[in-house]
Amino acid sequence: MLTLKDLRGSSIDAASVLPRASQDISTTIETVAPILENVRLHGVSALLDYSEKFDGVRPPALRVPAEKLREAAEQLEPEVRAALEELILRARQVHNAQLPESSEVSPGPDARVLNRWAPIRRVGLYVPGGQAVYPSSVVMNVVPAQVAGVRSLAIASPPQADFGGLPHPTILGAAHLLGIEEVYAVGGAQAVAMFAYGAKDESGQQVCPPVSLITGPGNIFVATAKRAVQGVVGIDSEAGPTEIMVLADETAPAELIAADLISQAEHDALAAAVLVTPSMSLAEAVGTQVELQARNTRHADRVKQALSGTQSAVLVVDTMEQGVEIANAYGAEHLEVMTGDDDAIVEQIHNAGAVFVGTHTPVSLGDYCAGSNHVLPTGGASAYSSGLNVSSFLRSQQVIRYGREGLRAVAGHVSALAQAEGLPAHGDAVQARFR
Ligand SMILES: NC(=O)c1ccc[n+]([C@@H]2O[C@H](COP(=O)([O-])OP(=O)(O)OC[C@H]3O[C@@H](n4cnc5c(N)ncnc54)[C@H](O)[C@@H]3O)[C@@H](O)[C@H]2O)c1
Ligand SMILES: N[C@H](CO)Cc1c[nH]c[nH+]1
Ligand SMILES: [Zn+2]
Repeated sequence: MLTLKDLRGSSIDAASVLPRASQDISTTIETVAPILENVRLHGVSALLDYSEKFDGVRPPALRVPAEKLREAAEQLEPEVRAALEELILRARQVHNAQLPESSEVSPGPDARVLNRWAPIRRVGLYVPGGQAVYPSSVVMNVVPAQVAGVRSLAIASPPQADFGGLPHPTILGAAHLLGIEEVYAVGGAQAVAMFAYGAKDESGQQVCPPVSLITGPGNIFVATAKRAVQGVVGIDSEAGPTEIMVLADETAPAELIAADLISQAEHDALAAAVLVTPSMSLAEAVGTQVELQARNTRHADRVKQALSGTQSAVLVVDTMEQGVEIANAYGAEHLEVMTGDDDAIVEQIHNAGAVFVGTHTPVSLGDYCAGSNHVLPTGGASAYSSGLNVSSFLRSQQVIRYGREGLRAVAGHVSALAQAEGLPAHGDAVQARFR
């Protein structure tokens, strides 16, 4: 099912070896653009229409009533509640350590520049709920936002036909555990549009005010919509269809690698699962294990589609150095390293959403309970963006305070640079203070 590509002896171009669905949005944007425009123009009625069309149910109301959140938390299965509580605890510990310090610098006498961090005022958090439901993504979105000090947090998640058009109850329960009161029953590109433009009902009442930043994972339609609304609002990164790359040598256990590849293929037919190894015997053993294990998975069809898609493969390379080169060129959302010398390999990795080291650190640990964040860049975006973290919800601002003597000390320099740039009024504005 996983194609084995023997790259030994060839010069390797990772991009052409592994095409990525989410890099080409030329098809999905045709679907998404009219959705964004309709929601911008028609607000709540368009949102409800799209839910009916794409999720097969018309929510009773766009905003979920507060008592539904409370009831859902009360009805959480005890073991699910305990797991969520543990995840929240660990995620808070890890994210608290990310808070940056403000600092004041005096670049000269009578001169002060304060570097301060300001939380974004209002954010929209997307929680997927199409092919699977993601209460863990509620925690991954909310915890860093709360640690950053964001005051206004809204969640959107697709309405579920089986639950009367509300988002899945575990999502509502997780939101309540975290103290979130604003949850909307809407998914896909339409939810992204609602956050970007806000949504009014037919009487002109604002049901969802617009946000300044949209974060959270989602399928190709969500990722395309996030890319399209950038500029109207900020986004975290494109956290689209899941990717796992495993970089392993002959010391690694084939059975566990196969389990990890299948675990991420389970998300989406567009998920990418890749093994890179210099060991042909490991490559073959993983191929056999994948065949065996994939038969017994609950979502066998989706897994099979993901693993046999062009985005997934087993790549056999000449050396581990070449493997590292491919891993960096690809910049996987998740990179697992299982080799005889993991620390040395990890040192050489510079592009990856997150790195999972050793045989006891599977991606699914990070998905749920490592304390790290599972909202991670896909489609090669790890080369320039980060997984969701506290700074995703902060802006760096400088507050500048110079006194008369501080300004006098640099007034001549300002005038000289202003003249050099052909902008003399800039210099005049400084000199005017000393006439
Ligand atoms: N990168 C990350 O950090 C990360 C984390 C978790 C999950 N994920 C990914 O999130 C995704 C979750 O996907 P999902 O589908 O389960 O839930 P989702 O909530 O992302 O998408 C469901 C929505 O997609 C829309 N949709 C479905 N088919 C459509 C169509 N043909 N046209 C227009 N809109 C359509 C519907 O509005 C539906 O509500 C997966 O791809 C998974 O791999 C990524
Ligand atoms: N693997 C996903 C990130 O791509 C996160 C997740 C949530 N639930 C299960 N897995
Ligand atoms: Zn996962």
